Amino acid sequence: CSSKFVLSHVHPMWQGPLAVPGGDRQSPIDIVVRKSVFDSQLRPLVTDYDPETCQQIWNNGYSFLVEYDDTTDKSTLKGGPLQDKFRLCQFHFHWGESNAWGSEHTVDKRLFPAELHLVHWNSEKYSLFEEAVMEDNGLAVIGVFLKVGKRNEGLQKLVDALPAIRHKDSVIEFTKFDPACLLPVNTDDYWTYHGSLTTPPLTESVTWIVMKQHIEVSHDQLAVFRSLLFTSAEEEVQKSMVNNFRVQQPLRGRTVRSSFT
Ligand SMILES: NS(=O)(=O)c1ccco1
Ligand SMILES: [Zn+2]
Repeated sequence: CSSKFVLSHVHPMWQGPLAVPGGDRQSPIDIVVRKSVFDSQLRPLVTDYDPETCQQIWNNGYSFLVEYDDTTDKSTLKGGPLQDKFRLCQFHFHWGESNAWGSEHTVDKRLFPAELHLVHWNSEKYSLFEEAVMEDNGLAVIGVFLKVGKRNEGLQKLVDALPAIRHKDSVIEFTKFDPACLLPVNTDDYWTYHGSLTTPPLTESVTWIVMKQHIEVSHDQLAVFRSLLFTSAEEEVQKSMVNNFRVQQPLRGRTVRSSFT
């Protein structure tokens, strides 16, 4: 997928109150559990990912992205809060320099060491990711919290590829990876709200689906994430890729719905 254009500039200086369209549905947010509203209309998520559509993994100078061929409806997401079918474009993570923080969303202010984002776009209404990214029902992003614990066998293939993309703009072929292996056992319990991308262009086009159940990864696997660099091979000073998360944004009266009581 062409998520390249998305991260125009890398420096996290954009974290500030960048002038974004409207600016009243920005992400990430703190999910206040007791203020979320149970909605019985929310259905189970239906993911149908084809590992054959996995194409490459690259360091975009802010995170690492695993990109999928999204020219056909082969890896899709539907159900949940969604009315349409969405195509998987890429997945990536956000993490901290320590296990004490790193996630973008929080639950009752609780931080997790990292957060996985699976980025999909509405292929029923739009023909390209670039188009969908500008529309208010254009994108659906699944957020999964990571906790430090058991080694995650599904993640290891990805971890083993990271040293080859240590520097910004490095890319290698990466195939036959099924992102379903990174989803928690229970995908029926989630929170959902209308928000934005958490990196430029920060457009307010995202239906967020944040899983209640986390996945576990080992301390050593997370340490490999931190061995990546923000900087390209040419740059003199190398900066380790850590704390690549956006600060929490005002809720602005939005309601977070839950699929569970
Ligand atoms: N972090 S995220 O999933 O909101 C995203 C995807 C593309 C740009 O920002
Ligand atoms: Zn993200």
